[in-house]
Amino acid sequence: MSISSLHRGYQVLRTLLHYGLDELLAKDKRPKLFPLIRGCFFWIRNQHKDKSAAERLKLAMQELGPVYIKLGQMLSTRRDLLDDEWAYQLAMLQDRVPPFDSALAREAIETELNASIDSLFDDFDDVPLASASIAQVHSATLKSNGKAVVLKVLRPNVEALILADLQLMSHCAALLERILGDGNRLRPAEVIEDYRLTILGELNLKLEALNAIKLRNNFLDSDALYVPYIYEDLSFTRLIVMERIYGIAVSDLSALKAQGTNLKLLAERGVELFFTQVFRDNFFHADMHPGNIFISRDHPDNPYYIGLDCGIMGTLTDVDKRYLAENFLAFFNRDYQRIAQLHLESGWVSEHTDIVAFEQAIKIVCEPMFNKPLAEISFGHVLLALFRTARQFNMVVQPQLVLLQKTLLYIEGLGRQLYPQLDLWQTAKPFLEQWMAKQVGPKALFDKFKSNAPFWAEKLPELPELVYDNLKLGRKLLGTQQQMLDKYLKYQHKAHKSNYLLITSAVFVICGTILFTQAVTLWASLLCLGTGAGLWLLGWQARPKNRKL
Ligand SMILES: Nc1ncnc2c1ncn2[C@@H]1O[C@H](COP(=O)(O)OP(=O)(O)OP(=O)(O)O)[C@@H](O)[C@H]1O
Repeated sequence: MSISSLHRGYQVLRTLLHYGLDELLAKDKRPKLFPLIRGCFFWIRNQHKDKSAAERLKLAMQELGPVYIKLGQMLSTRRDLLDDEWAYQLAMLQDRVPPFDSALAREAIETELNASIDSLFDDFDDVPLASASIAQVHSATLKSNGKAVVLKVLRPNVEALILADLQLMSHCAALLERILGDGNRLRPAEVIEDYRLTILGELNLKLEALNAIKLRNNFLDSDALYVPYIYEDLSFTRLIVMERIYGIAVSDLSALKAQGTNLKLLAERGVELFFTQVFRDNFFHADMHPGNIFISRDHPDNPYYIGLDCGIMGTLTDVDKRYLAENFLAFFNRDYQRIAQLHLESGWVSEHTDIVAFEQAIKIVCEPMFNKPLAEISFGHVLLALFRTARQFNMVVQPQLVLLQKTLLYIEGLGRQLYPQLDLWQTAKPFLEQWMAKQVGPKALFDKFKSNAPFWAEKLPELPELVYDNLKLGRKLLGTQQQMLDKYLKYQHKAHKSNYLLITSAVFVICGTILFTQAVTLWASLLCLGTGAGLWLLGWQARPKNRKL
């Protein structure tokens, strides 16, 4: 561990003790060295006894800075791991970071562009539009076409800071995992690994640019989502240049109402958008926090979403998608046996799972959800309940499924906030049913054939040759088999001959011995014994030597 890691470790420990978070570790779980470590920090006392533990954790993370704030925000969405009070407190963490010096921003931008800002842009604003933990956003006008753009640039040295914090977090998580032992619900190592992948993805702005281009292309003709144009040749690992948008923040409900936005349509479009991204495109925006979603200002009667920050995108395998859709449909049909079977078939839970017990457990958590009207049942909560149950049956929930569940929960929450009467089931059901119909039945078969058509078209001219080659190969194989059979028969024949001679020799030897003991003529006895020995020698010589065919 480097000096800077040790120093950071000291800062983290001091902050945790200052907020009395050592009390969270149950007395019987504390490592042996704990009293010694605590004694070294005897002057640090819990100054926040009046606050709940969840609130103290939030304050500690806020104090520890951006990397911990982001971790807290991510944790707040893991309702499968945290109780409501903890999730609620962590969700309140604000990623408000003071901007960094614009001279540094200019320097970083020019290094990436390998050109001066003034040669490419007019009106570069030194006061950032926004400043977050990882990047800072400045506005400007592109000289070449006069269009308003924004430049998103990574904070200087942010990678090193994040890597150092991640290293420390991994050590702590491993230690905590050992202390808590098997069967703990928090799974610190898994959470940190999940976080590591997420945050490292956000550090590569080129990847974010490519994701944004793909999402934009998927929704080019859409009434529901707009993704700003990316200037790909001006985008690099530490810089993105993109079209500037002027939407209303989705959390600004009063501004949306003031312009007369059709909130019902907007809420429904949100749910539709999610299902389109997951099931049609298999590419969904998985970082849907309010700072990344804006609403159009023009045509408030026909509003659309504007999506920013495509750093974290999710994809699912075809199998996962299929089982997901079937799970939802089975849930709304209250077919818990089918849900259990689906988990087994998809390999989400082991084939050795006690299916009856699993079905019962699913029923216990799902059935109470039907106490409220169908319209109010949240798909995100259904998934959450299923994952929680499946975890008890050792299902390791794949990170992409957790991303999906989190996004779904967020989208539904947003929809409800915009339009509290939103009927989730009516909005999502037709979509799922249509998708399922496309997956099974004759049309699906035809579609599959159609999608494989280019492959067959390519292979068709080679078909006669392929058939000929296969027949030739078949004959060759048959020939080889015939040779093996011949060898086997020869071997059997030799083995029989040898056995026959050995048995006959034994008969002669036995007869010779009997004649000798019965005092019959010596010559007869010796003849018998001699013939037996001769036959035995012949049999021994004739035995097959090589047992391999
Ligand atoms: N194309 C744009 N047009 C106008 N404003 C933008 C644009 N892109 C980003 N912004 C502003 O900058 C803010 C931060 O952008 P973005 O979310 O991409 O940065 P970030 O560093 O990834 O932040 P976080 O990690 O907190 O999501 C947005 O909330 C928005 O206010």
